[in-house]
Amino acid sequence: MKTNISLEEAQTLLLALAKPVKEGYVSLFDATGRVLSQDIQAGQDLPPFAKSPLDGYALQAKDTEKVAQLGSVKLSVIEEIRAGYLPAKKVTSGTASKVMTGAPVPAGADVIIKYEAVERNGDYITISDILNAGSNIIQAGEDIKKGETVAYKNNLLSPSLIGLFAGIGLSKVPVFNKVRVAILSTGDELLDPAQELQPGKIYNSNLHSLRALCLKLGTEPIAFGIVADKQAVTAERISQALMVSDIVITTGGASVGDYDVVLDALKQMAANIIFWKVDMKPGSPVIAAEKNNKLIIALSGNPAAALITFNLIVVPLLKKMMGLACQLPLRISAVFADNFPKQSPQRRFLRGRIYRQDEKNYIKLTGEQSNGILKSMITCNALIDIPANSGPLCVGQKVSAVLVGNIDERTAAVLPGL
Ligand SMILES: Nc1nc2c(c(=O)[nH]1)N[C@H]1C(S)=C(S)[C@@H](COP(=O)(O)OP(=O)(O)OC[C@H]3O[C@@H](n4cnc5c(N)ncnc54)[C@H](O)[C@@H]3O)O[C@H]1N2
Ligand code: MOO
Repeated sequence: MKTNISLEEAQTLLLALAKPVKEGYVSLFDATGRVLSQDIQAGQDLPPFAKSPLDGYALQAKDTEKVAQLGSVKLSVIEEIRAGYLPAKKVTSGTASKVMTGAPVPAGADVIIKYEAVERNGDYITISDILNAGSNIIQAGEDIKKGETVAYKNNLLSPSLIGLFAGIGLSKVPVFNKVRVAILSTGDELLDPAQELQPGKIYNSNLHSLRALCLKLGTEPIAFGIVADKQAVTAERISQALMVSDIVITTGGASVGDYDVVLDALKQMAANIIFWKVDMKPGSPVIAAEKNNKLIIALSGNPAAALITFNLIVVPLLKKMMGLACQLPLRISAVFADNFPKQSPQRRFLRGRIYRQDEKNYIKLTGEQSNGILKSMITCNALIDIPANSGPLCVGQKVSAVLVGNIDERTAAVLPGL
């Protein structure tokens, strides 16, 4: 078992072990946020036929050449074509068909002129412009050609991609299954928020914050309840969780205390312990283990430490299991717009908020930084990575941060205390 390894080594070790989950098909209605498990080729052109981009008249461009000598030409209107209906007649020299936006271009016509550019009198139109063949026609396959690869395995299904699939008539999409994440909270002190608070007890916040993160990521969290600080019971619950999930996450009991039983419970289960403790603060007591080709990650019970290590260690793993190609969080450099007076003998992640001002990235601390403080996670969108053996940080210093949320130009102005 490795111990006190760097965050990067922990990420690399686990990403090498994590495998994408099995594949299936979902309807477009359920595809948002899922990940493609195969490349997709278009089975048809988009649009499937040449169509009009305008409400106007379809005609032959060569008929308008006479405008040069005559000043205008007169054409007879032979039919009206609406979107969704086929033309009945062929456009020949001297004729035009009225077309609505989205209507198929009738055979024989090679140009469309908009209503506003013609004069209509009874069954005739008068045109005073010389038109070029091919203009104002949306050709079949202009957007997508039949056989073209429109999306690739490991692509996240975005709203626009889902719309495009609908456009080419794809109603079922090959995707990786949802990753089932069992979340187990260890600790004799824990109660569910629906229970009445008892002396010496606290509410289980980790289950709810981690479950919410799993949902946001597009995985399927399974709330596996609270387990007492007893080795045998913990081992049994983890084993049960493994049977119904793809990965098990526990919080609490991962450190060196007399009732921190998770490491021993994993040993009792004969799980292969990959590492214990990552060289960072907060969240150092992380245990990673493997059993039956499934990973078990035990995080610190401290609410902020659990969230930070979940973001830095578990989220990349889940992304790999979901089938996503990019797993590690984005790093960004910013100007520190705050003061942090403490020394950092150990590598430290500070909760901050990156914001944009005058086309530069700035970052401020989001509040109190101790490992149990959850409040400063609420507005945190980036974790400032302070190397080991750093001194105090002051305003204007350049820092590197790991993005865990979105950057907003207006954040500094709208968040109280920032
Ligand atoms: N002698 C030492 N003691 C501790 C060390 C150390 O190195 N030597 N490390 C400290 C650090 S750092 C951390 S972090 C904690 C981590 O301990 P555990 O992972 O065993 O977590 P617990 O002790 O079970 O819980 C820590 C803290 O968080 C509360 N908690 C636990 N679960 C939840 C939950 N689901 N929801 C809300 N809050 C929870 C728990 O009551 C404790 O207050 O160890 C230090 N000790
Ligand atoms: O691992 Mo603890 O949360 O570092 O402080």
